[in-house]
Amino acid sequence: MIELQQVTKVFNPGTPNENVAIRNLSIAIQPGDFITIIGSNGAGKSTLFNLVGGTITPTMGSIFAHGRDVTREPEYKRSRYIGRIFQDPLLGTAGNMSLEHNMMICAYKGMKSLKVNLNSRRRTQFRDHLVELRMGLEDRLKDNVGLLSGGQRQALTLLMMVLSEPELILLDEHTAALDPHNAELVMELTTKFVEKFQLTTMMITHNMHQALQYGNRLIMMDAGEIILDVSGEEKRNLTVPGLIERFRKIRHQDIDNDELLLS
Ligand SMILES: Nc1ncnc2c1ncn2[C@@H]1O[C@H](COP(=O)(O)OP(=O)(O)OP(=O)(O)O)[C@@H](O)[C@H]1O
Repeated sequence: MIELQQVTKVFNPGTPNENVAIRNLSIAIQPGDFITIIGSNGAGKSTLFNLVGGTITPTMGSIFAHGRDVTREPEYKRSRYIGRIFQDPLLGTAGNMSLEHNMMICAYKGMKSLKVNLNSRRRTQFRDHLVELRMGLEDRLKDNVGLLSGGQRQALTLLMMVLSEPELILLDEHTAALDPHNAELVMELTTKFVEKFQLTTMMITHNMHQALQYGNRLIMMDAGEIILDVSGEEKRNLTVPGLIERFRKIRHQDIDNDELLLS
């Protein structure tokens, strides 16, 4: 379980550009949770991921992983148990390396050992895994990843992350840069892997329908705070107009974000 206790993040403290991006935020992420996260531009969603993933450290407050204080643990150590996918499909894989060499890197990570050889048994394993993507990539092991489409590349990133057996995956609008068809394919794969491997997941989206459709828990952020945290039955019964109304009641104002409202 990952837990944030009263975490605050202030950028440029003590300067005219001081910005409280996360404000006294507490959350316990339970094993098996699939949390969708929505909120207007600048609400603090990516900053929350940066704190959980160890990219930045809190100004105040603490972060725990299974009761261990990891507040100051650097990103490279946290990446052993936390996976992250970004909006940009180019970020998760090395474009100038072949599919099989990209997959070797994640094999090292998952096996936590340096004794991994690229032999025919391993190639067969890679092919078997790639078949699950249903994109024909199992026949392209020697192709450079830079030749793949954005959707294929994001699907490969997802597969590689899953194979490295993370305890928590952070999906930072990972379908937003794809065309609708590929976005749907990658979302299908995401839910398939989340269910198959019982992955604890946090997913940022600007699409309210997506936030309601997926996961067992929904968080709405605003001005660095979690203003709504619903799960189970309560989440299942929520609708987009219901979400907008909940925001209005909590903040006494309308949502001021076209992307959220039009999605
Ligand atoms: N490295 C940084 N230095 C200074 N300010 C930052 C930094 N990172 C984020 N911020 C500020 O923190 C606030 C929260 O930003 P964040 O990127 O977390 O929002 P977000 O909810 O992910 O927004 P979006 O939906 O637009 O991506 C914003 O005001 C942003 O300008």
